[in-house]
Amino acid sequence: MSADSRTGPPDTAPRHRLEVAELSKAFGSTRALRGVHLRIAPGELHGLVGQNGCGKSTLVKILTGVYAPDPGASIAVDGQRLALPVRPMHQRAAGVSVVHQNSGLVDDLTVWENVRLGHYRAGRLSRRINRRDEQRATERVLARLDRPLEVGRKVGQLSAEDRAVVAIARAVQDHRPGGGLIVFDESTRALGRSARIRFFELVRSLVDEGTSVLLISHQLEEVVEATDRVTVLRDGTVVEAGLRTSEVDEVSLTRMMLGRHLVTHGRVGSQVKDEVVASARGLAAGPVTGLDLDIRRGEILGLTGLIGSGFVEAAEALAGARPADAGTLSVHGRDLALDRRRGCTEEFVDAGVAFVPERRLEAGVAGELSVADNLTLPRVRDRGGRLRTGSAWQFEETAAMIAKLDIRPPHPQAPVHTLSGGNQQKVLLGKWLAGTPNLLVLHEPTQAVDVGARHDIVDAIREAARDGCGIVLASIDPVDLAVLCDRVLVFRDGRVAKELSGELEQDAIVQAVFGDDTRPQEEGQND
Ligand SMILES: Nc1ncnc2c1ncn2[C@@H]1O[C@H](COP(=O)(O)OP(=O)(O)OP(=O)(O)O)[C@@H](O)[C@H]1O
Repeated sequence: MSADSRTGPPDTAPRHRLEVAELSKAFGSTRALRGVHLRIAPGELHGLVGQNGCGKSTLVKILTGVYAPDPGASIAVDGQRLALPVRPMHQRAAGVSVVHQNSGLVDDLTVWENVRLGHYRAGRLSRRINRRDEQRATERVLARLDRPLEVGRKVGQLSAEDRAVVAIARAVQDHRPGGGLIVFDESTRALGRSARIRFFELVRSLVDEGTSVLLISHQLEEVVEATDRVTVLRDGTVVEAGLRTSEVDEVSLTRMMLGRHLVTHGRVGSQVKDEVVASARGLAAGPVTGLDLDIRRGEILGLTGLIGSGFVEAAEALAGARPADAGTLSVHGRDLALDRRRGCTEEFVDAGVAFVPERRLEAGVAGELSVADNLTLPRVRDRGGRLRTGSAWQFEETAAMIAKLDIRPPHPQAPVHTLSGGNQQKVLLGKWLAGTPNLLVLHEPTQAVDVGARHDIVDAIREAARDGCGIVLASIDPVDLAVLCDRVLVFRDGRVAKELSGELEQDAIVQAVFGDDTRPQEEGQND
């Protein structure tokens, strides 16, 4: 590290890989962080948990120099203070790297291009990048991780697990073995069960060498299982610092995060009515062919399977979000074409079909618009005046949904892009729930939300079913499926391989997806 990247005298014997003190950050009247202290030892896997909007991503963005902290903060790595705001070159020199929520990879580039992006070494005379050298550098870092990959493959073709390996390779390439700190900011959320197990094996091997890891996650189970210590944030302040994880469990962590005890959800009695609200015939999309489905009013129908089995494609086609190859959908007596040539999104909206996608930022919310505009957008055409859209109904709907889903901060006029990831997810869900659609298709609705928000979302989905909505829930999360669904269809190779109904148990769902009667998982498959 260059001398100018540090200020103040170095400590004699640094005990902490990372030491953050008095870290505060305000955005206007929102105080995202208030006097935060965080200490991480060398070779420690440290968890950071807290409700949506409590300041976790803001802390990471200060570590990487995206935001300047308020005056008075200090950040030291291996006992050496970093000049603030952090400059990316100093962050890298100190061995701090971040794997973001979406892993920050470019699908159209190859493995080696993704790993080396921003690290290319140009020839001294020619100033050209030597492709072979860059590929070798990538192979070396993958070999260090003991995860050889074909470096010439496009990242968009890789499984979620292999993408995670590429993101980790990119993060650790500057670290000397055993040094540095990697921050994983909600990076495990798209990983299935076995990919997650292998991800943690890899992380543990890095930590055993001496590298430190900060794991930010809403999956309290993995935090309790994988980390050595955990720090809990609430409303921008540290409420518990560096607790030994062996001394906590999910229930106590939840209480620390929320400041209250959460009564866990059990199943509720079925609310399924006789009337079929939506029926699909001959649906073909991606690997799915010839799928027939009936969904009743009040029914919550789960679709699950390994990624690539077709359950995501089926859900997206049912919602009109993906043009199918063939098929029709009849919703509350209205016939819609699902295929590419004839389908039209407006017809789906008119028929009362709503979709909450997994990739909410790309496909779900309008970031520049306010919370109120986003929440009420689907109903503006019918309820808005000719010259004015804003009115009492918008105000009432927005206030009700902010309260129902505990959207934070509770400001109707805040642009949605200033909300934390989990709160954006709530806005997207609230936008469709407020209108009581005939058919509501949800893809991973509780992904990236905290344990309290998950509770609110489960309640809101049940309420929509009680109001007569037919719901399709596409998910790899056995907890959501077991708690919410009346029926679960398990997909394999584009077909429904199993139907589960009645008292649904998480283990039975996992077993049906991965179990003995499932063919062995193929190399590179994204589970
Ligand atoms: N650029 C910004 N402008 C205004 N407010 C912001 C901005 N970025 C974050 N905030 C606010 O700061 C607070 C902390 O947000 P942050 O994204 O750090 O939360 P988080 O703990 O990472 O949440 P999540 O778990 O949902 O990702 C929130 O109230 C958020 O609305």
